[in-house]
Amino acid sequence: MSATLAPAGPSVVAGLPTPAQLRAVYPVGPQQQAEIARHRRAIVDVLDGTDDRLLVVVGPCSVHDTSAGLHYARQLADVAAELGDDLLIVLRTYLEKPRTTVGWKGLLVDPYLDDTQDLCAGLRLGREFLCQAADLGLPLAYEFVEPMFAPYLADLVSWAAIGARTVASQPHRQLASALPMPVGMKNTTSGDVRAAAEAVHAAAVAHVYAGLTLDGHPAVLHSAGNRDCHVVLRGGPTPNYDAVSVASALAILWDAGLPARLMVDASHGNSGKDHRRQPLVVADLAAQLAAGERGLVGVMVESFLGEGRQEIDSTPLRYGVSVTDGCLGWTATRDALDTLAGAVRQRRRASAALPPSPVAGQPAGLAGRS
Ligand SMILES: O=C[C@H](O)[C@H](O)COP(=O)(O)O
Ligand SMILES: C=C(OP(=O)(O)O)C(=O)O
Repeated sequence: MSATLAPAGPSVVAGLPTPAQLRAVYPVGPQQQAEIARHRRAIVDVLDGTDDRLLVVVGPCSVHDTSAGLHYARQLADVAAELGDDLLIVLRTYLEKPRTTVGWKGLLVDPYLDDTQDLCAGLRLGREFLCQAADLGLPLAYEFVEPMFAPYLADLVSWAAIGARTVASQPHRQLASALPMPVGMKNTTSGDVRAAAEAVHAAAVAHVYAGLTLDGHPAVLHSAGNRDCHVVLRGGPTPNYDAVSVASALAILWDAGLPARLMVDASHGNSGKDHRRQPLVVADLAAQLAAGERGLVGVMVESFLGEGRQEIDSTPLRYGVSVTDGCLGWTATRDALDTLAGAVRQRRRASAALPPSPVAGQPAGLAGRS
């Protein structure tokens, strides 16, 4: 078999603006900065159990059309206000997609959905979208896939994910250790929860690593360590949302001296990528919450204006329908959020009837967080 040698390196197609240059074009004002800081603190309070609401990260699998994304965000902001006593709702604004092999890598990489892969335009469009979405008052969730993109966007994000395909990657764990917001670490696509727990551990401590400054210079960076990380159960070849799987994941965390708290993703491996199964997962989680489970601090739901998914090259594209994984439509999303809010109220009533117990996730190894 003859070997094909790779060329010496990539050819440079175009320069990128520096993070500082892009931030100057789409700035975050002092009022918005203060609001994002408040969102991050509120999420930490739910993770720590000092706020007994449920964190719900909900929204499209990916944003491919910023108008539809903002349309969805406006509707969700109304529901978030309505259910705000029980749910802390965070909007998924995912602009990068990790691929199992190949496929559309998200708006940041291919903003025109035509394989022209104009990253400069993607970064501009993406940051402008996050600024507009943040203006609507909701906290924003984002999966950091390419660590180099993080400084372009991180100031707008209130909750971050490290995905199933990157959770064991040292650069992603280092990035998480430097991020100024809580980070959810997904179990791997093979269903390995320990790798996610290890990522929580790795991100909690300080690291020294190579990266780019806001001015775009290669530099030695020091992270402080991020103690606001947690595991996200997203299933694998088989689901892991049921009470037994949740208890076993909490035991892994407890044994590792990590806060015994986690989020469950109703989509991906937990729905077998069939969006119609998400309500079944949500119903099971609601039952666990109603029964008093306090280690379950968050739920993720993939949802958009229209139900299901479509191929990215469909003509015409249906408005508000995912071009990546299938999503719940709006009505089913509203039902899922009402179900979770009702379950939180039941959990509150159940815990009011009991003597005080330790809050979710008093960490042995990470006690006394900031
Ligand atoms: O969340 C979206 C997808 O599950 C993820 O990007 C992987 O997709 P793929 O397996 O179709 O590449
Ligand atoms: C890619 C995602 O999830 P996972 O990493 O669990 O596949 C996602 O949430 O969009």
